[in-house]
Amino acid sequence: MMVVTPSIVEPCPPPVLSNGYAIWHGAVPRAACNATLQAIEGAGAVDGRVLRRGQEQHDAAMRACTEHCLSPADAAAVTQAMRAVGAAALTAAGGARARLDGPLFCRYRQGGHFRAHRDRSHDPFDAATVRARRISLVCLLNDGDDTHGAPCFDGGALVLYPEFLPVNAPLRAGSIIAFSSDLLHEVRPVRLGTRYSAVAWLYDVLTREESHHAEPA
Ligand SMILES: O=C(O)CCC(=O)C(=O)O
Ligand SMILES: [Fe+2]
Repeated sequence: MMVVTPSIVEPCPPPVLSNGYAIWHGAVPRAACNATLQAIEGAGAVDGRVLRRGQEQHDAAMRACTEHCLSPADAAAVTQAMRAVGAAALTAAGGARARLDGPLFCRYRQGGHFRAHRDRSHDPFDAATVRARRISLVCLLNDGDDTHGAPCFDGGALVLYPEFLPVNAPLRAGSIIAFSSDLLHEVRPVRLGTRYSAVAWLYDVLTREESHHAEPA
């Protein structure tokens, strides 16, 4: 079995998720990004969905992209990098026990977007894992630069909305951003080309005692 060791170019994470987010550049090498987006192209696609009252729905006005299921081998490079970054982000955020949900691989073609939303749900109808999301992780797999042989795109910025000023996340191919799952964010429409990304979420795992106390009386 192929073992992929993620190279984290900035191994020392910021001590806190400043402004609610932190970015690790070069978390996935460009060659691995290219191989992953080729695997996305070769994998089956379903229209991106949004969760409403426990139901997954297709709503192209809200989210226009496709989701792709990769084999564990094809997903390995991104999965391992997300685990490593997720562990560092969790420590920085002061979290203790969490599990990783994902990654989910997404393709945004021209016009593709995901309107402003929060990844964590507070709706009791939604799955417990979505209500317990603590940290969102996004790995960008390509960018505006085609000199490395990858397809490039224009537009498609990931914009975060912390309390005051919106932030245009300065991501490059292979960057992983970690941010609070309660933070409002959006993917702006792709103007040209195709944007590839992977998303995953760290969700809180309650201890036996905590889940006992969380049970309704
Ligand atoms: O691809 C991205 O930059 C983020 C996508 C996103 O916000 C999501 O899938 O929840
Ligand atoms: Fe999101």
